[in-house]
Amino acid sequence: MASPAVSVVCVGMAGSGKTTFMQRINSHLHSKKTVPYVLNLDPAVHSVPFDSNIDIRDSINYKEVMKQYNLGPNGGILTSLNLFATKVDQIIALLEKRTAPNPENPSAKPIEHILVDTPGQIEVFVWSASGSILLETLASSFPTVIAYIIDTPRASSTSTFMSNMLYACSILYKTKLPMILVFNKTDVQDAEFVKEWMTDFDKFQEALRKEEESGVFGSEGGVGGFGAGSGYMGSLLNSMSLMLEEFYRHLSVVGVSSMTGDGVDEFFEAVETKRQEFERDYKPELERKKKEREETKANQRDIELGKLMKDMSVSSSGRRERKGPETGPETVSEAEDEEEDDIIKRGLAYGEDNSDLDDDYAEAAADDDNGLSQRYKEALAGSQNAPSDQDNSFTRYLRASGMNLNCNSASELGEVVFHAYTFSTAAWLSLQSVSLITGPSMVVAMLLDETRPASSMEVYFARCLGFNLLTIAVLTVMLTGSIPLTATVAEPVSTEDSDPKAPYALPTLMVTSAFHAASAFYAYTFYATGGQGAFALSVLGNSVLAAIGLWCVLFASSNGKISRRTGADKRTTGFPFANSEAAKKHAGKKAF
Ligand SMILES: Nc1nc2c(ncn2[C@@H]2O[C@H](COP(=O)(O)OP(=O)(O)OP(=O)(O)O)[C@@H](O)[C@H]2O)c(=O)[nH]1
Repeated sequence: MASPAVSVVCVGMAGSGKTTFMQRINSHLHSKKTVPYVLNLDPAVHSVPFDSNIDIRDSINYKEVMKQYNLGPNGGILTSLNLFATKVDQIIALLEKRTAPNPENPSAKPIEHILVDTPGQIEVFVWSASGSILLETLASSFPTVIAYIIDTPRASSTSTFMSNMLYACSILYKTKLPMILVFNKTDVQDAEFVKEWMTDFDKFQEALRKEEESGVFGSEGGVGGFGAGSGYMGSLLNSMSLMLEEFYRHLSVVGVSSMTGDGVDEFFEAVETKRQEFERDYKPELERKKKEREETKANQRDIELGKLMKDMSVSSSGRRERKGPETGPETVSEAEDEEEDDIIKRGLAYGEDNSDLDDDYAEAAADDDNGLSQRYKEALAGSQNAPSDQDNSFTRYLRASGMNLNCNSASELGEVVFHAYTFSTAAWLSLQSVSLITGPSMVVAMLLDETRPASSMEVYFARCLGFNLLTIAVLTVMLTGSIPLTATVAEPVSTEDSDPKAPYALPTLMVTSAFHAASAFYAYTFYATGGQGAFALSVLGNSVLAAIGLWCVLFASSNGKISRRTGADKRTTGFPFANSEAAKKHAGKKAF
């Protein structure tokens, strides 16, 4: 069987040359006809000089993340990585598919290398939860090697070299993955000196001494910074180099020039060595840890299940003693206990396999009293009749229970008022329209200040208005579904937005209510100035209808203010004066 692809994760400080190095090894592999699979995990990079198969930028817009979450550059990268980490399973599945031999084309060379470029902000990747998730998941599927890229010219002094080594050390212990130190930019400065420093302590001592003598660490009170010239820096570097000797032994060191391609072959040799090391040392350790985690999880599950079963048997036997089978719950807590039992039983019936229960608990489950199962069955039967979440609107609930002839009187009232309102609106408008259509001259004469016959234009407009009002009356009953539009609709409609039978019921209700309110106000202004009785009649009719309409919008629609689930009065959190504290509480409960 072909060995699985090795993934090479490039990390390094900003500007160390990760991207250029990625480009170099990518083109090197292409030239060897072993095409790699490339992942770019740097959401902030403007453009990458290589084609990546998976690019974080394809799914996450870093700038948008910064804007939406009000974050700075590092927070933006971190959040983008977090968002990307939620897709890790899909990414691994894709990688596994791509790196597996193609059964349709067995001669095709499977992918041998997965190259991963990471954000320049090294700590954001290495020390973040999402970075760990990505690395751990990758390592659980593929041999994974960390390539730590170091800018060689910038590591040429003993202090910057040591800083880099300490950073590499922290990454090694954080990721617990095999690591290759890639000393990049060897075209500018050869990396032989670092190899010497890492293998020969005396050479490092010598370099340190030279730097001290040449005043690199500054003179006392001079520019060298804290501890400069006091010998503190020298002795610190000295002891650290001694301490890190053990750490150096775990590393492969290569000098590379991403510009010229020098040392790339050596790098891939190191990758192969580290791959073998991963298989030999890291994989068994990873698997041991995985097994340990699974065992802990299984134990924890058994303990929790045990507790659950114990609670169940205790509570059911306790209740048997407390009350007879016929008696219902007497207190709220008793009712809650009963409900809990139902839930537990339901969970066992549908979700849990009893095979791995402790003997005691399995016995308890088998011995479970008939009363409980009876209640469970009853609860189930009840729940089948009860309206589902989807049907949980005021009017639907009303209808559902109405069909069982157990109509809730308050709900019934809502529906009755709703239909009464729509028909009254239609009747009120029709009444006005009939007088306008049949006796336009009379209506016009009634409204004129002077005594003269109505002009033909006035008659025409009065009749038109009559026809318009008649049209609105017909539309009102049709759009609210008070008269079914097709013979196939057997069920009455509700005022619910989602009710497909009358999607315009609620808007119609609102528009006509507003119309009545406006008409009432307008008629009132005329009545107040002219004192004509016809306007008083209009004020009365329109106000009554507007009030009923508003009542229907508030209490008889799916947006009704009485919570159907909790029975709580939502008027305290809604129209007209929102109670923000109650709303917050409500939202908080939802979040949990
Ligand atoms: N002379 C020389 N310059 C290099 C080499 N590798 C990279 N550079 C230069 O170093 C600079 C930074 O290189 P990048 O590849 O962008 O570095 P990076 O680590 O990806 O940078 P960030 O993504 O910002 O973290 C660029 O100007 C490169 O041209 C090299 O081997 N030799």
